[in-house]
Order: sequence, then structure tokens, then C-alpha cells
Amino acid sequence: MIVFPNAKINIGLNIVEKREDGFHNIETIFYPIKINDALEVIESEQTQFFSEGKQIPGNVEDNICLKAYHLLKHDFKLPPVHIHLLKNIPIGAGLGGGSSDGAYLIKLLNSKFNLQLCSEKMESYARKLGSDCAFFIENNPVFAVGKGDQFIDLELDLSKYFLVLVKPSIHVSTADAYGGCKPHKPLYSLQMLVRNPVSEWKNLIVNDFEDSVFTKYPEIKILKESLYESGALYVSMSGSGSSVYAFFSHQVNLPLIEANHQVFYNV
Ligand SMILES: C[C@@](CO)(OP(=O)(O)O)[C@H](O)COP(=O)(O)OP(=O)(O)OC[C@H]1O[C@@H](n2ccc(N)nc2=O)[C@H](O)[C@@H]1O
Ligand SMILES: Nc1ncnc2c1ncn2[C@@H]1O[C@H](COP(=O)(O)OP(=O)(O)O)[C@@H](O)[C@H]1O
Repeated sequence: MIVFPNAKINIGLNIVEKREDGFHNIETIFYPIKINDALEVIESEQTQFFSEGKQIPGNVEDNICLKAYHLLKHDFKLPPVHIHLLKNIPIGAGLGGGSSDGAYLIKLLNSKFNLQLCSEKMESYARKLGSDCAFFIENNPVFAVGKGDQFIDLELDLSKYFLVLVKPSIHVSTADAYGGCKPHKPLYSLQMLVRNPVSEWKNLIVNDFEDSVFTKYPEIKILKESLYESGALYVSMSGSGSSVYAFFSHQVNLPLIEANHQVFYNV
């Protein structure tokens, strides 16, 4: 069985307060995009993880795919499996690629071994793997609160815009990015602002990670400015960075940006 875990972008990201457990309460909109990995599970003699494509930092045993398998194996009688991952989603980019692999593995095991888990139950397993993992179970646009793991439904269809994703060759650690932020109550309601046309979002829908990440990596700020100069209606860093996305009203080609960064068109 093979599935295709997708990436997400964050539209707005307010870091509201630090919690007693060390995490932060946030408000953000998760929006799925069309950049995908491929993930396959085959029954085998012993459990092993293999990956190709982009190099994943860290030890194989720490891969979120193995963690997801062992999480379910603890509660269900699962046979040993080979897990194959073709890694295409940029890593450390604020695109949630690892979280998506974890969530899609839960969904795959649920279908393949007929575990009969409902979405809510799968979300509660996914929350144990990471804060933004649960979003990928239903994978619909949502307004997220708490650690980014509690959802309020949202009607949001941005398919009429041309969405471009740019990935600079910078890896930002999520834990470091949270460490550098100053939590504060948001000025405006993100849930209300997002109802306006995309052309009215500039300077109102903000990502609170930008201040500290742009100070450390000024080239990401320059990239954001150059996307506005190319005619984008709205540009933002996604999550804790380093990727930056831009909504255009029409199809574009960005050869100057492509010269320095990986560019994904029409995601
Ligand atoms: C920032 C966001 C925005 O969507 O995404 P990315 O940029 O990583 O894609 C998420 O909050 C990332 O969620 P996720 O990547 O699942 O984080 P986790 O593995 O749970 O936590 C990694 C580390 O980030 C910090 N953390 C994470 C979530 C949160 N609400 N508060 C935190 O302070 C903690 O220091 C934690 O040790
Ligand atoms: N399947 C996976 N794909 C990507 N990263 C993974 C995976 N499993 C574990 N990781 C670890 O998670 C870290 C964050 O990865 P990723 O989810 O791509 O970034 P982000 O949190 O910026 O969205 C990586 O640096 C890597 O050490």
C-alpha cells in the first residue's frame, strides 16, 4: 500500500503565550499544499525503515515513521513491516513534512490492517508524535489553537490564486525558533482577517516567527521582499521557516529567484 503525504503552509501564526509544559499556545491556519512524499508499507520478516530522495537528518531509529509504527504496535497486533519513504518535501522548512509522514503512516496502517480507528482516535495518536501532526489526519484547511493541535473548521478555498513556494537552502530548527520568540496577544482576529480577499492580507496576517528568523537570516527577508516586487498579492514565511510562499493573481515565472533557491510553482 502506498500513500502520498503532503506539505502544509501556515497562513498567519500568532504565538500567544508560553505554557507551563514549555510549549506555546498558538493561533494559525493550516492549509494543505501539493508538495508530496511517497510512503509505502510492505509486510516483512522484520521491521525496517528505508528512505531515499532528500537526506533526513538524525538517526534512522528516530524517524517519525518508525515512531508512528511503534505507537500503534503498542496497542494493536501488527506484523513486522518494511517502510519505504521517498523524501521530496523540503526538510526544516516549516512545511510539516515529517509530521505529515507520521500522520499518513497512522492512516495507512489503519487501512492496511483494518484497525477501525476513527479520525478522532487517529488524531489523538498523531498528537503524541508532534504538535502539528494531527492536522494531517483530516488534511483540510483549519483554524488551529492550543499547541497547534486543536482545530476549528474553516471554509477556505484559495485555488483561484497561483501559489508559489520558495525554499532557501537554510534549515531552521523549530525548537530554536520557538526559543527566540516573544509571545503576545494578537492585535486582530486571524479567523476574521482570513475572510478578506488575499490582496488585503498584507501587514495584517502576520507570522510571529518572522522577526527573529529574519534577524538571524536576512536573506529570507530579502526573498520575501523580492516576491512582493515580482507582483505577489501576499507573501509570508511558513511556520518556523525557512520556506516562503507567495499568492499571485496569475501564473508567473521567477527565473531570478530560481537562480538562488528551489522554487515550486502552483502548489
Ligand atoms: C512551528 C510549527 C507551526 O505549524 O510548524 P513547523 O514550522 O515546525 O512546520 C509547529 O508549531 C511545530 O510543530 P511540530 O514540528 O510538530 O513541533 P513539535 O515536534 O511538537 O515540537 C518541537 C519543539 O517546538 C516547540 N514547540 C512546538 C509547538 C508548540 N506549540 N510550542 C512549542 O514551543 C517545543 O520546544 C518543542 O520541543
Ligand atoms: N520522515 C521525516 N521527514 C523529515 N524529517 C523528519 C522525519 N522524521 C524525523 N524527522 C526530523 O524532523 C525534523 C523536522 O523536519 P520537518 O518536519 O521536515 O520540518 P519542519 O518542522 O520545519 O516542518 C528533521 O530535521 C528531522 O530530524
